[in-house]
Amino acid sequence: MLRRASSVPSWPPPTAREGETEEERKARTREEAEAKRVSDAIDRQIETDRQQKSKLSGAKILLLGQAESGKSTVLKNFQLHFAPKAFEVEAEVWRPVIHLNLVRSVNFVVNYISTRNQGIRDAPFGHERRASNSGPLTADLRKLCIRLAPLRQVEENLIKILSGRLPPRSLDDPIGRVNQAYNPAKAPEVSIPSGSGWKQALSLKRRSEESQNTRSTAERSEDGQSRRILAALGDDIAALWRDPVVQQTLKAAEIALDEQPGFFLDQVQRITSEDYKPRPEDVLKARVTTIGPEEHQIIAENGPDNARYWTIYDVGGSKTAWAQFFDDVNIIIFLAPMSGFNQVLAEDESVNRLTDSLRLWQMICSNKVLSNIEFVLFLNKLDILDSKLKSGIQFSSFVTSYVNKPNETKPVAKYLLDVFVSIHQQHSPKRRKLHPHLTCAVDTKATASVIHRIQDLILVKLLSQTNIL
Ligand SMILES: Nc1nc2c(ncn2[C@@H]2O[C@H](COP(=O)(O)OP(=O)(O)OP(=O)(O)O)[C@@H](O)[C@H]2O)c(=O)[nH]1
Ligand SMILES: [Mg+2]
Repeated sequence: MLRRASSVPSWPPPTAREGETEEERKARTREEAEAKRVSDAIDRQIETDRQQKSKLSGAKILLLGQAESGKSTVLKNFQLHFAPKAFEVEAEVWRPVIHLNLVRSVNFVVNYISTRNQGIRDAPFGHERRASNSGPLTADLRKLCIRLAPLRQVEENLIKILSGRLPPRSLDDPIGRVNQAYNPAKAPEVSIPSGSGWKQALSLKRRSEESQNTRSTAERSEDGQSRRILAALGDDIAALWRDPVVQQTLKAAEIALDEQPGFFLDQVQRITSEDYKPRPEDVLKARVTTIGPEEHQIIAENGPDNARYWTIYDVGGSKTAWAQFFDDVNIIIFLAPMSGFNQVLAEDESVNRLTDSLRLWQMICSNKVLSNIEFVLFLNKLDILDSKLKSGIQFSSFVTSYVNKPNETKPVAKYLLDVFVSIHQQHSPKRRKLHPHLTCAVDTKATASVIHRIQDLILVKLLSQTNIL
């Protein structure tokens, strides 16, 4: 949405000035004509935006759920489902994020194994974990770590490309979080303000650079240099990840990087190749924290006219910004990651993630303003729940009410479903339908069939709202 910038010259322009020379008058006239041209262009754009917005009054969906529950991933699924061509075009914009996710993982591992003899903080549920006593690094591993050192600079370059500036040193700044000391038991997180802001900025910049060929040599060389370094270090990164000492050290410390957001270490060769083009599944897995509410509009490339316009609000994990969207949506999709049963919140380590999800769910269900809105519940991260249970983690150790039942995915998921459904029944101000799904949001195929059902549901709602049904 375009807004008038304060730097745009005012219109109408001031009247003729006394004592003005002919030269000055001509220059002023030229400036005034330019000011009018800019002003008219802005007016036209504002009007186009307004018309576009009023056209986009189709389906409105609000995505809710705790941080890292998968809201933005579901949004990407909607974009891929309804506008696959636009999604493919935009995929390139995700490349630096995917590279940053990868590089952060590598730097995390290098840092961790280099300092692994220190005690580890951040142990969940009060158990202090210790690094393994697998002895000093082997000579090969030490050499590998030295060769991978340039990735520190690559990390900084990528952050600079994504944020348009160097990573700040302040921890209060959202970007600053990427610069914090590595937390030895936590995911290497990428945090760049405003999920759509950076994307728009980057794709607009790319488009204007393509049309005007104005990209600065410094930036081009920074981007090219990062890609070259990554391509040159692809084998070393793969070797680091394969190294038995690395695997053993992480396992002993119960750090499962492959279950954490933005994990790409299993795809190193493809992702580090110089001509790498992100696939849809890479984009789905790419992790950027959403900061603040975002409004995304999707125009379906195919399908019926009455289901062309979709507005999706992705609010980020911060609960304070949610209420402003409550009275303006057709449906709420609430996401609860089932894999959170043995995790704690990043912002408060005394709170279990599943407990937090249940609390949020109860809060949303009991909200009177939402009493006429139907909910779609995504019990998400089914795949991670499955791999955790298969690795031997006992669900009943964390959820003590789960007694005498098998430690298997199906019964555990069913148990969680029952708990969420019963909270909905007990706390809704009046009876309403709930549409629950067990989901894996990074599985585009499975999610597409869920989106189909949501589409049907919303169509019925929209038609009934316009009294056609
Ligand atoms: N394996 C797996 N990963 C998932 C699933 N859903 C989401 N993810 C990943 O989990 C991470 C977090 O997902 P996001 O969609 O960014 O979470 P969010 O709710 O938008 O988080 P905030 O923006 O911080 O509120 C991303 O790296 C996703 O790729 C899932 O079902 N399975
Ligand atoms: Mg998000």
